[in-house]
Amino acid sequence: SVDVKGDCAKKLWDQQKKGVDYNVYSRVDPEVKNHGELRVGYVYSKELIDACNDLPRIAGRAGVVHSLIETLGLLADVITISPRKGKEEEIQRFHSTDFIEFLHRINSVSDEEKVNTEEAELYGLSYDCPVQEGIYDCAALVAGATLTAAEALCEGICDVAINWCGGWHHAQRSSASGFCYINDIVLGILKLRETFSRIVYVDLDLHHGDGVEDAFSTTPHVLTLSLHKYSPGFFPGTGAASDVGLRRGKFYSVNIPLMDGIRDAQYYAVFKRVMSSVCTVYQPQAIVCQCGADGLAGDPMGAFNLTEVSYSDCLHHILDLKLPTLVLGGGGYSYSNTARCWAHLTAVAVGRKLPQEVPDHRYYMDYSPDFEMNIQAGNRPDLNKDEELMDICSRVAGDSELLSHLLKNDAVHMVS
Ligand SMILES: O=C(CCc1ccccc1NC(=O)c1cccc(C(F)(F)F)c1)NO
Ligand SMILES: [Zn+2]
Repeated sequence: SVDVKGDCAKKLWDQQKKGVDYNVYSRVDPEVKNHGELRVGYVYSKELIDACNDLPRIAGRAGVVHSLIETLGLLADVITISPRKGKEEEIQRFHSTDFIEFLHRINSVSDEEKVNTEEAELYGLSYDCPVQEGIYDCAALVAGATLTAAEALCEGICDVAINWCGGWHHAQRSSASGFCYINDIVLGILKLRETFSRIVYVDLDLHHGDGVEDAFSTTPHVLTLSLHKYSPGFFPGTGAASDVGLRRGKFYSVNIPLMDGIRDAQYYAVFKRVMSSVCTVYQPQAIVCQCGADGLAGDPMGAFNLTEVSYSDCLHHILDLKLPTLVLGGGGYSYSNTARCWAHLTAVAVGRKLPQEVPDHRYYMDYSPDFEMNIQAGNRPDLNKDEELMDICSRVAGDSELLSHLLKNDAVHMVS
């Protein structure tokens, strides 16, 4: 296929209009909103994909995602960056020594029986987070990939850095949770904090980004914003609208609890309203966005009714801020829908238009019966009420007023 770059897009497009058709999978349509030629770093290696392919519960997903992105020709528009492994002392910047030591120990155990159970329970290893051979090695690779992406942003190598193998937002300082073992997001944000003083973390996953919020709940230097399903008994159970952060971090944790069935238009309207007021007041210097795809229609989680459209609109909105942006994966249990969504988000970042049809490739059959690149919104009943959502938004906007009051009086904290 023709190696299409932004600059020759116009010529190619004109030729295509004249009927000269190149064998390109995706047409570069100048009308597609292009973020002025953002430099997009894409962190991956065969080793990273192979390691993530062995993760419990999402076995094989990393390969499906990367293969679709590669087949669509998107690697021609990114700067591919090979990840390093996270070093132990880096991982200790967040996680406790005893927890890391425990992960090391179970890393080499082959059969679970040898692991003493109450210790495993203490560290969150249970059904949700099975003891898995090589789990430390894999989690350290994933953390290293997110650190590599964050470093690329700090060094100005790229404007956007993507790691679809990252985004493990539940891991706590001394325990695994929601089968997240090492919190690569917290480590990535700590790396960005070496360069930036005010960072906004956005969590689009179906589940509340509790591990990241907890890590930064008492500091104003990281503002966490999470939109998630919030209902009795639904994991992790935190993230109520009243959860606004603690002490010096009060009002710097923002939570938007949602009900089942929410659809693209409403979801993006809420996101845009909250993100706009937060960013106007807080004036972030960098953005981290966790794009967990388990909110998509057709996900086995069976909760929200989103498609790639609302995820793309949210990322467009974030990229329009023209700030260094770290883009990460997360949940997503329909592999084909997760791959469709993250391929669209990669295309948004590089300003490419994607074809209607999934191109033929190794995992083509996973996309049956439609073999289309778009995700169909389901028709699950939407339990969200417009007035309730607008009420939450105005309350957050109200808190933003409070936040602006704090910022004025708290100049010491917000030294740029
Ligand atoms: O997606 C998550 C974690 C979901 C989780 C939390 C706690 C305990 C178990 C899980 N994972 C699942 O429920 C799960 C994992 C893989 C596949 C599925 C499926 F049933 F939806 F397919 C469900 N966080 O963003
Ligand atoms: Zn999730």
